[in-house]
Amino acid sequence: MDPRPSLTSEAAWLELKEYFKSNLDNLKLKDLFAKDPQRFQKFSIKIDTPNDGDILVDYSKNWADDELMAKLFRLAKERKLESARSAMFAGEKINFTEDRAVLHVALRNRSGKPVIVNGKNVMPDVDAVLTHMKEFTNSILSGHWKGFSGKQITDVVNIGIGGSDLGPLMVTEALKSYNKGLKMHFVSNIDGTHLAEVLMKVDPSSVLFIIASKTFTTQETITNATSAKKWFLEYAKNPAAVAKHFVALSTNEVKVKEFGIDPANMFGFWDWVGGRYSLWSAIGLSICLSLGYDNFQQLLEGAHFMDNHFQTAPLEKNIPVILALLGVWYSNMCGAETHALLPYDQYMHRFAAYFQQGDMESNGKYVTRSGQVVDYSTGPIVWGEPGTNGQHAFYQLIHQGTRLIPADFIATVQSHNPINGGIHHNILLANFLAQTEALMMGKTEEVAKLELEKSGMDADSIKKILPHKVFKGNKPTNSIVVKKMTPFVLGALIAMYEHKIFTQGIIWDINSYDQWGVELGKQLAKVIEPELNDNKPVSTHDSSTNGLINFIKANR
Ligand SMILES: O=P(O)(O)OC[C@H]1O[C@@](O)(CO)[C@@H](O)[C@@H]1O
Repeated sequence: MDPRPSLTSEAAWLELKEYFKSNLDNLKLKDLFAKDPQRFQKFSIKIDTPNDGDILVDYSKNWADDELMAKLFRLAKERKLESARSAMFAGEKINFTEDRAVLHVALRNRSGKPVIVNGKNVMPDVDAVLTHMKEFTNSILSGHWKGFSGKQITDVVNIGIGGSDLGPLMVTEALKSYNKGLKMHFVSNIDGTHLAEVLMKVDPSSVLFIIASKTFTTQETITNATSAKKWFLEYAKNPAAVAKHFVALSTNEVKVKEFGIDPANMFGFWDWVGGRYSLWSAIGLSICLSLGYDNFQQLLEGAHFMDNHFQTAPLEKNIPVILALLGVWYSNMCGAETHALLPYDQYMHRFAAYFQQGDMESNGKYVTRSGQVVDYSTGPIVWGEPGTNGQHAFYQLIHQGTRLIPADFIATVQSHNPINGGIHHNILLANFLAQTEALMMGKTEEVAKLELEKSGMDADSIKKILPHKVFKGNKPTNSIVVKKMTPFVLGALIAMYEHKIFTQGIIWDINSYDQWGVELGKQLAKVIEPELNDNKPVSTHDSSTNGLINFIKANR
């Protein structure tokens, strides 16, 4: 992609800065709604899916008017977003520090069109892996695949970390209603507790271990996999039994073989699939085993549906682009440091965690594509918990704290568990709706005072408590509502955020697809690890690290 001028020298950026200074007071949410009864209609987008209902994105509760949106769209154009988008979909090596294309979109490409990488159409390979995943999944779910003692598989343990764990875990949890019967377990942490707790729950004769690692060199994963294999062989005894209970998901066949997994039990993928964008690839095998292949295919279809929307919708009606630009507005002009993802759906309890890696490992960068240190903020801190739990944990800060916290509220019209006549879902939705209204409207001193007087509180007590009962309001939120969290819809939502992250990376002119920042800690851990093998005091580090190491040594 051609080099860009510094973001802060762009005309649209300067206009936005000026607009912030001179117009922010005119962007009070209550005033914006009072001025335009059609505001919801103008600042929301509804896209209709083929079989899964509408996806509604209501961005009307944002500090934005037509003029601001026009400036944001101008910024996107000045940053050449559309040509950058074409470059990604065309397989250009936009991940230039690793000389790789970025083609997670190819993994869910249902168009029948070729995708060329290094002069070769990759789709036949993509389809071959999908066929292998389908056949394997059907063999396991049908009971045809037997373990070393002749039992069928009852439990699956996915051993992986980061993108080799978070996506499969989040999706299998979010779509638990579609589970076909296998018990799913996920081990990621090197902390022995993680593997030990799972091994207590599974039977070596009916467990399948999936070793998920793009590089097949990640220390946590290989250590966990080695310990799992050791545990397994204590029961199975015969090394030939490994072939029935271990499969590998990786780009690295040499390392897979070295570990002792038959390449016939390997599901491959490619270096143009980023770890945090890999759930659509062989890394999604645990998703297939949990939901069945047809539902995994629906997940791919949903993502492809959103890919088409992102590629074809005009910027002004493009959901990922709008979410991205509003995020730039809050991060770069309004001073927001974080972005909250608040799904009102207990099954989505790992959704924010997934996008902690997805967003923060992509856009947590401080050097531009041309190697300059940025003079503006880049990726936000992404966080969140399901509603209504968050309301009893951190909403105090969102409502009455001192920080600007843009938040995406996500809800489904229909629950997978409409228990007790649907009363639970009604209460959940009422809270979902009330929270964004409350964040926008706040509560004035007059209203709070009236309420306190009506409660019979005496004047002195009211005087004391009144300031604490006022809500400033004017807190911006997006509301995303879908008919039901189906595999298709979830796939579309994940892709929506992937393209939001892409768009912000282009605006900030950073490489969203490498992750050199994770290397230094690993490097230094390799130095310290052997120092922990004896009790001799160390003095080779700073006094804090020496002190900590020696305390640990002295207290073993
Ligand atoms: O899939 P693998 O190669 O084992 O990498 C696991 C994770 O480790 C990283 O931190 C990179 O080292 C993430 O980017 C990645 O998803």
